[in-house]
Amino acid sequence: MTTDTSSPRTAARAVDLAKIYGTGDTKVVALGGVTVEFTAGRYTAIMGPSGSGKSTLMHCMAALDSSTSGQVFIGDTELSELDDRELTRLRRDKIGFIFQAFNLVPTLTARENITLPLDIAGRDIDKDWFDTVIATVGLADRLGHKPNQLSGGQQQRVACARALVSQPEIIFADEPTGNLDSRSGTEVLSFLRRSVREFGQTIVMVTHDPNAAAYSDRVLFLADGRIVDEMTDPTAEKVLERMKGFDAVGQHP
Ligand SMILES: Nc1ncnc2c1ncn2[C@@H]1O[C@H](COP(=O)(O)OP(=O)(O)OP(=O)(O)O)[C@@H](O)[C@H]1O
Repeated sequence: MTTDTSSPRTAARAVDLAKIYGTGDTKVVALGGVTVEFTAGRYTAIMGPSGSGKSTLMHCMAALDSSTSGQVFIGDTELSELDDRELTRLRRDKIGFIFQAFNLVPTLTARENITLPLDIAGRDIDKDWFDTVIATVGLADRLGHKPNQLSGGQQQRVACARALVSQPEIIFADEPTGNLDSRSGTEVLSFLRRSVREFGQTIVMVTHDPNAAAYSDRVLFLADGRIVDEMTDPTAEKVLERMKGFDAVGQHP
């Protein structure tokens, strides 16, 4: 392995990002000025109590929702400088998504689901890379199956392969193991970890599960729309301890 002495690249970042819903009495500050960087080739987990702003942060970063103020950069591109057509292209070309509910197209086979983003973009499929991704997720003998012929874990592995096959700048995963049993969840998390380690993929994952967060390189803790803490090289035990702190605050304000 060669040693890269240059400073690590930033795959995505937010500067003083705010998102406010409603006005007056119904005003909710979902994000209260978040500044954060996601280093390329690293796996970041976002945790925090329900309502702390995790999904809002991810949706604003992934260009699925607009912010009230502040800036989001994917690579060197600032999202607010793009029009709708450019935003669609950025989401398609630079960002991979993995959702809790898999979000596969039911009428398409696993193979067709995986190549769909590339087909829509009119991009060629790199066959070696496709085969590598399929071998990594262990789907070689399931490529002709439709989603309803696959288990939940297999469907989520199809979604992972779909996110990875276009080699996006960054993958955003929103509770990717939330609908899976623990064995399937472990498979998916191991695969995401491998894609960071072996392929240098950048991943940002929202999760409630300390065991899932332990697969990441860094955990960001959100509370009340702000980043209040972070932890590198997390273990499930350390994350659980930190989360208990939030519960205690919630119970004894
Ligand atoms: N469309 C909306 N309109 C009004 N308020 C909203 C909307 N979406 C989110 N919120 C509020 O913004 C805050 C942050 O919500 P968000 O979904 O980002 O939290 P979360 O940490 O992802 O929660 P959970 O863990 O329960 O999914 C919450 O107070 C929520 O009620």
